[in-house]
Amino acid sequence: MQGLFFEDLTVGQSAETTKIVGTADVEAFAAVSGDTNPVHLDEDYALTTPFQGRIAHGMLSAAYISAVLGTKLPGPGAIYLNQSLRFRRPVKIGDPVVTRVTVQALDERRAHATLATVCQVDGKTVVDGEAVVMVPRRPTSRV
Ligand SMILES: C/C=C/C(=O)SCCNC(=O)CCNC(=O)[C@H](O)C(C)(C)COP(=O)(O)OP(=O)(O)OC[C@H]1O[C@@H](n2cnc3c(N)ncnc32)[C@H](O)[C@@H]1OP(=O)(O)O
Repeated sequence: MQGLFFEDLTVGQSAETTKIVGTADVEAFAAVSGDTNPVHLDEDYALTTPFQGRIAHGMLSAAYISAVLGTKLPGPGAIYLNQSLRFRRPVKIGDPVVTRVTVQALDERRAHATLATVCQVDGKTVVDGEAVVMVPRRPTSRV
């Protein structure tokens, strides 16, 4: 269960996932986070907002970014250090969210990687930002 080592990373490498946001996902996220904002949970309330219906928690999309970093690129063993986020468009229940991370810079001294992080629905950016993660170095073999 080991992801890529720092030495395996190159600028431009990318990975992505697609997740369809279901009602149960939003309700589960509200339960585990404690964020019961009615704009996410109460359709009658949400209809009165500019979004005209329930929208997903912004941090649920952010969790999809974390999932790509932690399972694909760099993968298991990666440690979050920083994440910026801009919530550009709402994510509605039923939207297929494509989350892509792309290596932008590598700090050899610290074994840190900076990745562009983008979530899109139907080709339109809903969330963008940048992540910095600490990546395990490949163990050196001793003779
Ligand atoms: C407590 C937690 C709650 C939640 O989790 S809620 C769920 C997460 N949030 C969302 O889903 C919101 C998603 N974002 C949007 O839907 C839209 O975004 C807005 C409706 C809020 C605004 O859209 P529009 O009125 O069309 O604004 P514009 O014309 O695209 O931009 C106007 C100026 O505002 C800047 N801007 C817009 N969104 C962001 C952002 N998310 N972060 C930083 N800047 C933003 C632009 O660049 C631009 O600026 P310039 O006039 O200088 O060009």
